[in-house]
Amino acid sequence: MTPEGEQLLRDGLGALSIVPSPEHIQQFGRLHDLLVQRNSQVNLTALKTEHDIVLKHFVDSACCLRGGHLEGDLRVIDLGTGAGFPALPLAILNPELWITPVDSIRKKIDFVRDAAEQLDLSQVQPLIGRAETLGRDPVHRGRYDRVVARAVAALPVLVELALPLLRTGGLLVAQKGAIGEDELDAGRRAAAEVGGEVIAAEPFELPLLGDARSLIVVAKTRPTPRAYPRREGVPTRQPLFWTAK
Ligand SMILES: C[S@@+](CC[C@H](N)C(=O)[O-])C[C@H]1O[C@@H](n2cnc3c(N)ncnc32)[C@H](O)[C@@H]1O
Repeated sequence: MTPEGEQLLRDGLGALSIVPSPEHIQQFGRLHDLLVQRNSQVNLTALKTEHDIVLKHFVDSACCLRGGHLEGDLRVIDLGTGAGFPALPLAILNPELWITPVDSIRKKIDFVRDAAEQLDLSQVQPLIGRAETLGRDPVHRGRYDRVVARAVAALPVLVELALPLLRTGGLLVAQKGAIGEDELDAGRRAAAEVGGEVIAAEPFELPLLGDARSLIVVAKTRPTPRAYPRREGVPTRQPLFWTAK
């Protein structure tokens, strides 16, 4: 990463009141270089410039820290992590988090695993799999303090995939673009169905770029009924209380 990229990262994180240490900057620089190198061999992400990677992957992922829901020694699963977002930036910025980045696409998880190894992020344990399968597996069901997800699915879909994985009292922290009232309403109804409650829906702007974002927080208030999650692909094809658009 260039000195200009490092400054952009400092400015973007600074707007979130995060002051990165020299080690943080070094780790993000390494992650940038690894991502660019692997992305030239296999298609991992559409964002290719340093500017976009810094602001739309690194700073955007750090926005999940808004509201203080990811502080402390927590067991976190990142559903649909893609090339490791938000999992890898969160692991760099908060080494206390135990993070399981999950994606169904092998080449993406291969990259996340390699990057975590090269950055010495031993608290990151990537997994190839589908959220629907993990949500029915006793090793994962009800085991996590937090689910994070960025740009993965409509809120009612995400709620069905995420809440089975949380312990009662755990939180889904979902970062999305602007969210409409109809999607939010379907998310609220889906949450009530699978054992939770939407407790926050905060619109905000991506630092330095001003793109519309929202952070949705859903609390798990009771055990998820055994019927959820439905089998692979069904939550996306037939979202609860929502007509797929
Ligand atoms: C648009 S990408 C976002 C990736 C990453 N979170 C980011 O913000 O850059 C969505 C990712 O979710 C994964 N995904 C979608 N549904 C999934 C499911 N049910 N189980 C596991 N992964 C899923 C896809 O394979 C894809 O990599």
